[in-house]
Amino acid sequence: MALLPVAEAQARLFAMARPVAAETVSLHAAAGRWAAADVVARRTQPATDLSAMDGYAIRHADLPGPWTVIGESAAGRPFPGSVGVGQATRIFTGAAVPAGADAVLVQEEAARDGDRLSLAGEGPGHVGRNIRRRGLDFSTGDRLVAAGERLTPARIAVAATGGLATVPARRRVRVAIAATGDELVPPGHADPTDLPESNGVMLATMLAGWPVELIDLGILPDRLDVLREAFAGVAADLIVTTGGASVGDHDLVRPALEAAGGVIDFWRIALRPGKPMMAGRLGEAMVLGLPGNPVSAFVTATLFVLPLVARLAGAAEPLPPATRALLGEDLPANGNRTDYLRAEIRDGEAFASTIQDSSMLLTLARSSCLIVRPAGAPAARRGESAEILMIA
Ligand SMILES: Nc1nc2c(c(=O)[nH]1)N[C@H]1C(S)=C(S)[C@@H](COP(=O)(O)OP(=O)(O)OC[C@H]3O[C@@H](n4cnc5c(N)ncnc54)[C@H](O)[C@@H]3O)O[C@H]1N2
Ligand code: MOO
Repeated sequence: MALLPVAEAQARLFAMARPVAAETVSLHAAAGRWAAADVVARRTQPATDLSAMDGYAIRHADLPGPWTVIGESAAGRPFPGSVGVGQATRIFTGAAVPAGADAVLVQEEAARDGDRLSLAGEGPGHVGRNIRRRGLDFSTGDRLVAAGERLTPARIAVAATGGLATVPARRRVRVAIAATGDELVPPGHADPTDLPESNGVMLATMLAGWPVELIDLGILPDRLDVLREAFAGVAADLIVTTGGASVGDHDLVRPALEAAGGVIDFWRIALRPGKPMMAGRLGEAMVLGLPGNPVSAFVTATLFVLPLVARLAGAAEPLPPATRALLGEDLPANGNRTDYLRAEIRDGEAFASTIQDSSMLLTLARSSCLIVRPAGAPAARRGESAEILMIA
């Protein structure tokens, strides 16, 4: 199989992925999920003209005053009457503008003596000044969140303001994570001969805040029968493995998936690090076999696992938006795989780490972005703009 370009591999995954079922969830439970249908306003906001400031509701034509104060309008306690010629009401931020009034005089520009109100500044410059008109934000029937958009805190808040207590969302995606390798021991071991397993916790924490139900398959040994049983026995929407993806005698993820009745869709991507990534299906589940090298696992998780989970969770646009930065140094021409360089941003410029070995977690841990060097890119000069992926 030839190396598949990154964008093609992503497109194939998205084409295979069917979003999980929709359900109705409370606003609190909607955090991090994607909308399964449009969220439509059940009310108009503001529902009536409201004051944007603390001051006095007046008729603009009465400027420069003076006025007689005839009452008060507070948020939740509107003035019941109407404001006539030469009259004003006290008014507070968020309170309904009484009938007859058409501007608000801020209290810093007013002088008050009992019922007598006079101008002590410039006053509102035009009709409607300091008033938020009915429907300024949205009206009944407006679409507040589109199907396939993420239910961010601001979108959940706008749904609440729109009169909703629940929203249509996709259920949580069941993601099974397995590390493979006879050399691995659980985190916490410091024996010189042990290699603490780190990919599992890295993947799990990359998905923190995502609408997922994690199924931790732990560390699996390099044994075909054990891997096959583990694959066959899991009820997941997505199975993610790390390690055993390459061509060595103990790289058994692909044969184990096939032995369990699964199919390989593609294997090996034109990227560095992460070339040996594998994608397939097993029954209803999609399967991503990530390379074991920790940085390769991180990069492939960034490029494929997170976007695929987003797609399964109902995202219309599962890829993170493209970001750019200026290069802080010259970079050599790139080979035939898209390169994702671990890099730091300093003073708005991106600097790649000098060593880009895919085993080096500390280098990754100190990086804040990946500089994307497309396959076949010519040498780049300091000051040129480059695509980056923020990772911290
Ligand atoms: N002859 C070839 N050898 C390799 C090729 C190749 O094309 N031909 N590709 C290389 C590339 S590129 C990568 S990436 C690695 C990926 O190999 P595997 O996915 O089979 O990974 P492993 O061999 O299982 O492990 C690689 C490395 O990472 C450590 N590891 C594995 N899992 C974990 C974990 N959960 N936590 C921490 N560290 C882990 C493992 O001990 C190895 O050191 O293959 C190259 N070889
Ligand atoms: O593609 Mo491998 O991930 O270079 O180390």
